[in-house]
Amino acid sequence: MDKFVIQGQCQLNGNVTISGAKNAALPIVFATLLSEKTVTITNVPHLKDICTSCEILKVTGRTLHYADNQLTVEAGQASAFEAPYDLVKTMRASILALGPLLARYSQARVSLPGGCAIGARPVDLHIHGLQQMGAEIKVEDGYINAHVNGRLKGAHILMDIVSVTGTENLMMAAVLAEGQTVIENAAREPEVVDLANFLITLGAQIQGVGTDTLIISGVDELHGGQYQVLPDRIETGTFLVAAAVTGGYVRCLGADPSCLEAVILKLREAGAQVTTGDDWVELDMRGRKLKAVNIKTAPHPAFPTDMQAQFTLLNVVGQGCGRVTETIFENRFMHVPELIRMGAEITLEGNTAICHPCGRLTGAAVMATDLRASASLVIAGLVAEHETIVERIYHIDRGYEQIERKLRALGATIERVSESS
Ligand SMILES: CC(=O)N[C@H]1[C@@H](OP(=O)(O)OP(=O)(O)OC[C@H]2O[C@@H](n3ccc(=O)[nH]c3=O)[C@H](O)[C@@H]2O)O[C@H](CO)[C@@H](O)[C@@H]1O
Ligand SMILES: C=C(OP(=O)(O)O)C(=O)O
Repeated sequence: MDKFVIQGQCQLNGNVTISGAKNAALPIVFATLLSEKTVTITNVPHLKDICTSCEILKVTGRTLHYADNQLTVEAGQASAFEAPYDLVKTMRASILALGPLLARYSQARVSLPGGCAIGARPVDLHIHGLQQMGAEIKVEDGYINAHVNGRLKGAHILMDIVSVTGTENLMMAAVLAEGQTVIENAAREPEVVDLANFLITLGAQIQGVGTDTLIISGVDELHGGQYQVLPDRIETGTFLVAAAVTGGYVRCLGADPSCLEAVILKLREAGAQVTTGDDWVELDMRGRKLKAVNIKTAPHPAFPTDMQAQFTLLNVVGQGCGRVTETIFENRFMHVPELIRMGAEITLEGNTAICHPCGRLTGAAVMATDLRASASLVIAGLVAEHETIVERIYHIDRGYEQIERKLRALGATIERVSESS
């Protein structure tokens, strides 16, 4: 298992190029199953989760070429309709194989994703929506076994909770269903919009993109095409926070600031100078005082839960007291005890972390527990006095492309150490 060794008290300065969004690329990769023609996707980040998705596509019989952030899925039929446990257990998003396989091949066998560090994360809304579209689904032996006679049928689906991958799964299924599907209370995250735009590029008929009501008219088949994945807003936000807490400056190139409104608003409230262009965003903290802010996570366009851990750290470093309320996942404060080990003063009250000013952080050996928690610990290591060792960084490799190379280019001293070395 690899770990990061980080020397603290650095100030980040410079430019960083933002990668394609993991959470957009994942559903898009699975959506290629809906087409039998060749599909090329560009700006695909080279991440563990993307490689796992490619493995799942290969299990179904597809041929893939993946190099230089470009993925080509060759024209052809799938020959197996399964996402096996060995692959699914490493990545919850493999549930996204369910909708496309069922819609295109009338059958699917997808291992149930397990719970994870941030919460139970059930998939009942995915299953219920597909049942409404005529699928027969049995959950047995840890697998979701689904089939439908002929095609799925359009349905009126009201989602109880706003679910990102739930909306994506049902939208993908509806694209090839017979008739019209309406998804109400749909997620409006930019990654859902990107998936919809990808499907439209291949000939899908989707109205209401970017709103909470999606109207999808099923088509007989999708054609091939080429599509570029949108920039990763969470990676962008993570680098902006890193510059803010180290009192530095960063310009994120190839970014999309229009997806980051809630985050940029909070960074400005925290005292940062943030400037944006069409495809870049920069943050300058030099000579400015960082202040703690109150945040509350909620579905887009509100503050994203995937930026919560990074802002918890910002509050620890900033002046004053900041309250961080997590409303999406029931167990997303695993970074808190680790930050406390580095000297942070945080009290947990239910789903709120109250961050008190701590004066200074000191380096320690800490454990990464999930993707964004890992990011907050790495940034904490950049700020803290002395050396920080972040263990179990396989979590961070799920979501940040070449993070240590990018941080080093901004002036950080960070080494990846393999257990064997
Ligand atoms: C691959 C991907 O895109 N991951 C993102 C996606 O995860 P994911 O799509 O898994 O998260 P959801 O939006 O589905 O989860 C929102 C809430 O709904 C609950 N829920 C969800 C589905 C369901 O069937 N039943 C149910 O109760 C979840 O437990 C959670 O409390 O959105 C999350 C919320 O923005 C982000 O943190 C993740 O980074
Ligand atoms: C929670 C996340 O991802 P996933 O849904 O893939 O676990 C994330 O990207 O922060």
